[in-house]
Amino acid sequence: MKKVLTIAGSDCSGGAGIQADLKTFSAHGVFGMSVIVSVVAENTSRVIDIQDITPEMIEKQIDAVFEDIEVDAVKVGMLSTPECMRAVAGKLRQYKPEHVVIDPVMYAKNGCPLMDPSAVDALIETILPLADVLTPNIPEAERITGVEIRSVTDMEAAARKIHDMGSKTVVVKGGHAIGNALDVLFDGKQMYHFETERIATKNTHGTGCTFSSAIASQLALGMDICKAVEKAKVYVTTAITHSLAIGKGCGPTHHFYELYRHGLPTQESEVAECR
Ligand SMILES: Nc1ncnc2c1ncn2[C@@H]1O[C@H](COP(=O)(O)OP(=O)(O)OP(=O)(O)O)[C@@H](O)[C@H]1O
Ligand SMILES: Cc1ncc(COP(=O)(O)O)c(N)n1
Repeated sequence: MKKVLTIAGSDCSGGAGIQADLKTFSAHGVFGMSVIVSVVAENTSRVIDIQDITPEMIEKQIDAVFEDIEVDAVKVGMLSTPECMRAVAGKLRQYKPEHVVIDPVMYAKNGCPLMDPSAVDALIETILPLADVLTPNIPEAERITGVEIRSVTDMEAAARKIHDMGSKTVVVKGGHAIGNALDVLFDGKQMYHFETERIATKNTHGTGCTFSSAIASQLALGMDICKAVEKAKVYVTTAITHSLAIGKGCGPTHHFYELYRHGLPTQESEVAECR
């Protein structure tokens, strides 16, 4: 069985973070493991408080996994401070996992910050160059590049710029745009578009976590990056189509194993053909 590790924050309400990652791993039939970087007291409406785990404890968790188990892919999510980033980066450089997918989480869907704004420089210096796939949403891509994104051409320019900053492949996600849900992938050579109709729902808590974990799962299962992103896009679209009206705010995506297994996206995905 393929084994996939998430290094991220815990969302006690179950929709995002470690919890969404582990549900996504299970739906893909891979064995999920988790290193908790921050404990977040949050729900579908708000973030109440964040308690970071110490860098030493983050490192010990990563050691505990890697000294014992062969890891096929790693997904990195919320890293709230430069200290957390340096701890995770050091261990990724030490263990050199084959596939590293990084979701540079900065804010929750409800706008609450999950990363210290002063940590952007550390993110760029220590974390970005470790990504085989970096998956910023539009506001995150703007913060990383310092360039405003108003069009698909701007998304492509941001993807190129982030690639130049050291991430091997970049997917700028269009969940925050208007119109179709269009994601742009740049692998240093070619630009790909992955597009579906926008699903009219407010229940999109955890979409970014779901998407990046699905990419990591597909890489562990042997897909190349373009195919992994194509399949992850179908998975997240399905998970949003069947999202749940749980809680008072933005409800979570749904990870129903049978939906994935039998490939029942009710939305036809218009995903670009990969090589
Ligand atoms: N309403 C929607 N309909 C269809 N696809 C969507 C919708 N919202 C987001 N997506 C897709 O979900 C994936 C995640 O994108 P999004 O931009 O929402 O990530 P994110 O903002 O990082 O998520 P999170 O809020 O969990 O951090 C992308 O593939 C995006 O196109
Ligand atoms: C621990 C944690 N990690 C990531 C997110 C982002 O997901 P979303 O923006 O959908 O709330 C989150 N809310 N909580």
